[in-house]
Amino acid sequence: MWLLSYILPVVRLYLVGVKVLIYQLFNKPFTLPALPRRKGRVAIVTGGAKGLGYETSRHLASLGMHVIIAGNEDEEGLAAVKKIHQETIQEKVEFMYLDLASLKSVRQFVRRFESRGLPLHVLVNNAGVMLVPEQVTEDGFELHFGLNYLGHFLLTNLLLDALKNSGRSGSCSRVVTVSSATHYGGCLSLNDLQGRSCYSPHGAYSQSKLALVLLTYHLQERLQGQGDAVTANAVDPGMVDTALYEHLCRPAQMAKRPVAKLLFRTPNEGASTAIYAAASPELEGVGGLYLYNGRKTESSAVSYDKRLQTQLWAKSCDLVGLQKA
Ligand SMILES: NC(=O)c1ccc[n+]([C@@H]2O[C@H](COP(=O)([O-])OP(=O)(O)OC[C@H]3O[C@@H](n4cnc5c(N)ncnc54)[C@H](O)[C@@H]3O)[C@@H](O)[C@H]2O)c1
Repeated sequence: MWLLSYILPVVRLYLVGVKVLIYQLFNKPFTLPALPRRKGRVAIVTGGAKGLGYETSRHLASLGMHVIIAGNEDEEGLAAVKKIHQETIQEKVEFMYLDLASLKSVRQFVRRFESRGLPLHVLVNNAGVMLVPEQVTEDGFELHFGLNYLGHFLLTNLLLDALKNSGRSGSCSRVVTVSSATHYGGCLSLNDLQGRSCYSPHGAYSQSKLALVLLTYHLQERLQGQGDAVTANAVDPGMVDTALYEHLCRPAQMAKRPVAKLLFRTPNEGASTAIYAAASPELEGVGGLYLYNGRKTESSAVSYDKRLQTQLWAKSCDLVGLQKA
């Protein structure tokens, strides 16, 4: 029984991976249309120092946005800022420390951001880890769940007022959350969000990415219900050659290298859907979508379960100590 609970998520994750690779073999990557200048707009990109986040930050900066790279590695963050400065000649790119595996750090980050008195037009929830060995966050949450999902849940909630105050009808603020095709193989058990009954890194990663889609849909419904000028969309970058795969086991690493060369997207290609969701005029006022390769796509059936969305939201509020209202 234990073996089955461990192996099933592995099989599901690899099957999803194969499906994505077949799609990528036969379909061209999404080409970003020319986007309008966005001078005066402010964006926060979590994990914006490398991989998809870096490409997203660079592109938003090239549109004239003030980009704040939020990450947990100072040196890498400052190097990314320097590189973007050189490439885009955009002065308004900066790094701010944020460790999503610490709720205290998330709260400190938001306080520091608020003390600046800046508006906030775009929040890209991009940072993430995949298939890390079993470990917990500072607050005792399973790492995939705590960092990929719960850290972003708290961050988004604490930044909502800034997003609402900066959005206008015809120029909504945007929350863009980076999920993954692995969410299709994800299961979410509200009674065992930490995977304590049987831990599987594959199951934990897929669950965290499913939780982000559930969060996006519920958030969009709440924002729409309150008439706020903020939209929320989830994006799926496809399979992209980044450091995210560093925790694959050795045989999988060896198999991945040649496959990645042939079939994976580049970080620039992979980031295009997130950039599109963050800045495209076509998506003005449009929320509640799962976007893949630049297009609206059906997410998994369970992600549309409104009861589950509401229950997860309530449970997440409890876990991070937020009021449920
Ligand atoms: N690469 C892919 O094939 C792929 C596929 C689907 C989804 N994604 C998602 O895309 C997002 C970006 O991943 P990537 O491929 O660029 O990987 P990456 O490893 O290159 O980047 C991950 C980023 O997250 C940051 N990060 C990690 N732990 C953090 C913490 N505790 N606090 C703050 N930031 C932290 C890292 O510093 C890094 O900047 C992730 O959410 C990932 O799940 C990637």
